[in-house]
Amino acid sequence: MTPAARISAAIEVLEDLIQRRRPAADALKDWGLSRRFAGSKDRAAIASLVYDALRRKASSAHVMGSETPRALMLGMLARQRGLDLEQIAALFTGEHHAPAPLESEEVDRLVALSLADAPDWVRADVPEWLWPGFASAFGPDAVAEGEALAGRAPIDIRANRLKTTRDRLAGELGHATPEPGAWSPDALRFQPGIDGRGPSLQAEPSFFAGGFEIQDEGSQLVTLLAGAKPGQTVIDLCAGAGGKTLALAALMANSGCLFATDLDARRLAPLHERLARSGASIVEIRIPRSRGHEPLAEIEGQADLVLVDAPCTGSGTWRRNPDAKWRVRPGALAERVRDQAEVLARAARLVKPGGRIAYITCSVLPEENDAAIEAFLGRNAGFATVPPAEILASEHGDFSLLARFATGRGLQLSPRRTGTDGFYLACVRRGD
Ligand SMILES: C[S@@+](CC[C@H](N)C(=O)[O-])C[C@H]1O[C@@H](n2cnc3c(N)ncnc32)[C@H](O)[C@@H]1O
Repeated sequence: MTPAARISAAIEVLEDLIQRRRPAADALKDWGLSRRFAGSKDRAAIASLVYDALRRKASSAHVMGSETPRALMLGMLARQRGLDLEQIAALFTGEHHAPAPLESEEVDRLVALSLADAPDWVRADVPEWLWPGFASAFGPDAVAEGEALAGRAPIDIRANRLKTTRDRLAGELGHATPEPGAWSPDALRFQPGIDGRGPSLQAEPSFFAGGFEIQDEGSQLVTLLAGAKPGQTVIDLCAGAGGKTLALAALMANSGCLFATDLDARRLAPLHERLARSGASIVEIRIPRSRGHEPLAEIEGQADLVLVDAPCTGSGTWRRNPDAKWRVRPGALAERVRDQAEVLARAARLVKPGGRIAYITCSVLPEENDAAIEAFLGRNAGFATVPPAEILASEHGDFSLLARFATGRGLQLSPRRTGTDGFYLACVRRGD
C-alpha cells in the first residue's frame, strides 16, 4: 500500500471506531480481516496512524474546526508528524486510494494550526470531565503534563537480576541501541522509530533465556521502592500476568516467600510460563476458588509487605493506550475507586503488625491515588503513611531527587517528570 492509501485506511478505521464506539484494537483487527491484501507492515503503519490521531484527538479537532476522522488525521499529520502543507497536499490527492484533495478551509487551518482560544483540557488532550482532577494533580503544569501524556512512549525492559546484568544485556542487545534508564538500575530503554514501531525484543535469544521482561521504567521503579527485601514474606495481591511479581522475586534475590494472587484467576495464567523463563523459584501462585474466597487466609496478619497494584483507570498509561483516554467513563472511575477500597481492605488483613502495604496505580488522578489512601486511613486507624523520604531511602540507589514529586500521601511519576508512565506509589505501615 502507498503511504496515502494507508492514510485512507486509517481514516476508515477511525470512522468505524468512532461511529460504533468500539475499541481501536477491535476496529483495526476487523479492518485487517476484511483486507487480506494488506501486509504486516501496512497494518502496523495504519495502527500507528490511528493511535497517533487518537493521542491528540481534542486538540486536532480544535485546530481543524471539526471532529471528523479526516480532520483528526490532518491535525495529527501536521502536529504530531510535523508534515508541512506541501507534504500533506502530496498525500491528499484523491488518486489511487489517496484521500480527497484538501479544501480551502482545511488549508487555512493547517497553516494557522491555532490553539489560541482553546480551553486547557483541549490543549492538554485530557477528557473534559477528568480535567478538574488532572489539574489538581499537576497545578500550573497540568497542560504540559497532558501534552507529555499525549506523546509516544519508549519501550523499556527490565534486566532480570536472577539471570544477567543490565550491562551484559546492553551488550547483547547493542544492535537495537539501548540506553540505560534514568532511574531504575535494571532498566534499558529503546526509542520507537518514526512509524512508532520499536525493535522486536521478544524475538531475542536473551528474552527466551529469561534475561529480561518488557516493563515500563516507572513500573520497575515503584516496585523497587515498595521495599521488598530478601528473606521476607511478600504478597502481590493484584498480580495479574505478574509483571511486578517477577520484579519482586529478582529484588528479593530469590530468597523468602512471594505469594502471587489476583481476583481474576484467568489473568494469572501467563505467569506460569513467565516464571519458568525467569528462574524465580520463591513464587507461589494462589488461585481464588470463588468470589469471596481468600486464598491467603492461613497467612493473614503475617506479611512483611503486601503490594497492591490496584485496578485503576490507567490514566498514567495514555501514551501506550490513547484509545482508553477517550473511552473511560465516570461510572468506570467510581467502580475502580470501589475496587481500590476493597483490595486495600484485604491487604490490611494480610499485613503483619509493623509491616507495610505498598499501594500502586498507573493513574495520575487524585481520586484513585491520595484520596484512596486518605479514605483507607480514615477507615483503618492502626495505619499511618510512610513519609516520602523514608520510601526513597532505598539500598538500590539514590532516589532523593524524586522527593520533588511527593503528593500529600505518596509519590506521583509522569512522562514529563520522570520520563515514565504515570505511576503513583504510597506506602502505609501497620502499627506494632
Ligand atoms: C493493574 S492490574 C495488575 C497488573 C500486574 N500487577 C502487573 O504488574 O502486570 C490490576 C489487577 O487487579 C485485579 N483485581 C481487581 N480487584 C481485585 C481485588 N479485589 N483483589 C485482587 N485483585 C484484584 C485485576 O484482576 C487486575 O489483574
